[in-house]
Amino acid sequence: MTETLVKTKIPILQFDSLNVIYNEGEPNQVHALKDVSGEIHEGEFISIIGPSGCGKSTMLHTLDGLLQPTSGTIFVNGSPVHGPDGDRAMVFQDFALMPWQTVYQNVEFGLRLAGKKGSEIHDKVMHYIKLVGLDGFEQKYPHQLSGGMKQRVGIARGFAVEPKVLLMDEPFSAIDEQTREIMQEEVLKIMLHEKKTVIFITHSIDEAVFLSSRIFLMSVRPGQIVEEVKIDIPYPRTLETKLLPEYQEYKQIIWDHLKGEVRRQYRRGEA
Ligand SMILES: Nc1ncnc2c1ncn2[C@@H]1O[C@H](COP(=O)(O)OP(=O)(O)OP(=O)(O)O)[C@@H](O)[C@H]1O
Repeated sequence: MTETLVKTKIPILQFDSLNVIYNEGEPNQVHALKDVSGEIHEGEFISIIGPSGCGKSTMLHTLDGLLQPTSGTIFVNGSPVHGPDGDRAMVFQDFALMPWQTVYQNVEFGLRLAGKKGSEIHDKVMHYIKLVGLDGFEQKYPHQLSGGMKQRVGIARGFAVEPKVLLMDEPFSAIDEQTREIMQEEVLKIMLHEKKTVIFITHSIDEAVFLSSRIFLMSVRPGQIVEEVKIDIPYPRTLETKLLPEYQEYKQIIWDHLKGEVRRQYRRGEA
């Protein structure tokens, strides 16, 4: 593990016995998260992997503060929090762009909210637009962009506010394979150089092993973290990392877990 991943004493994010029950007490009640606890330290890259519908997005939204848990507590730097703040920013699966605003305005939005002004805003907006390969598209509107480009705007917007913790819900799912690999490397670069902490949902085992310092494996619903797998491969990682025997072993561990959980889902008639 590199120096940036050396653990500090107080976790940047800690969550204790989180439960999320949708429509509690109603016939359509769904127990989405059950007694989920964990600690995330500065500089970690955490991926969450689990079968479809197990509560991954619910967990991310809860950790961001967008969703209030039915019970349990979230701590940022040791203090309990009860809603969103500037320390955590979310990159959504469905982009969540404002269609009436240009690429530039979408990326600048969070910075204005944070009270930033003038050239500081401009420099940051342009830096992150360039980083995701969208320079030249600043004045375009979302409807003029492909799905992959829209997703890159969403990623630039998340990065631009420079949060301590970036929460990403399948951020690369709409991006073509080539851009996806570039974005994976870019996210890792940012994480290592700027000591960012990332929590990341993906359905791709390969992506999770490539990016993560630790992977949370979730059970079928009600979602629980049933195992944490530390990926002990040093950063920076390159395409050659994928040729290491341990890389393949990690992939097999994750795959065996997922297969087991999906089988459980089938047996319960939910898949
Ligand atoms: N607002 C809501 N109201 C009621 N039920 C919900 C709500 N949001 C999610 N659910 C249910 O909670 C469970 C967990 O959903 P969630 O989206 O967190 O799972 P997920 O693991 O992210 O799914 P996927 O892998 O398909 O993206 C699912 O059964 C889902 O139908």
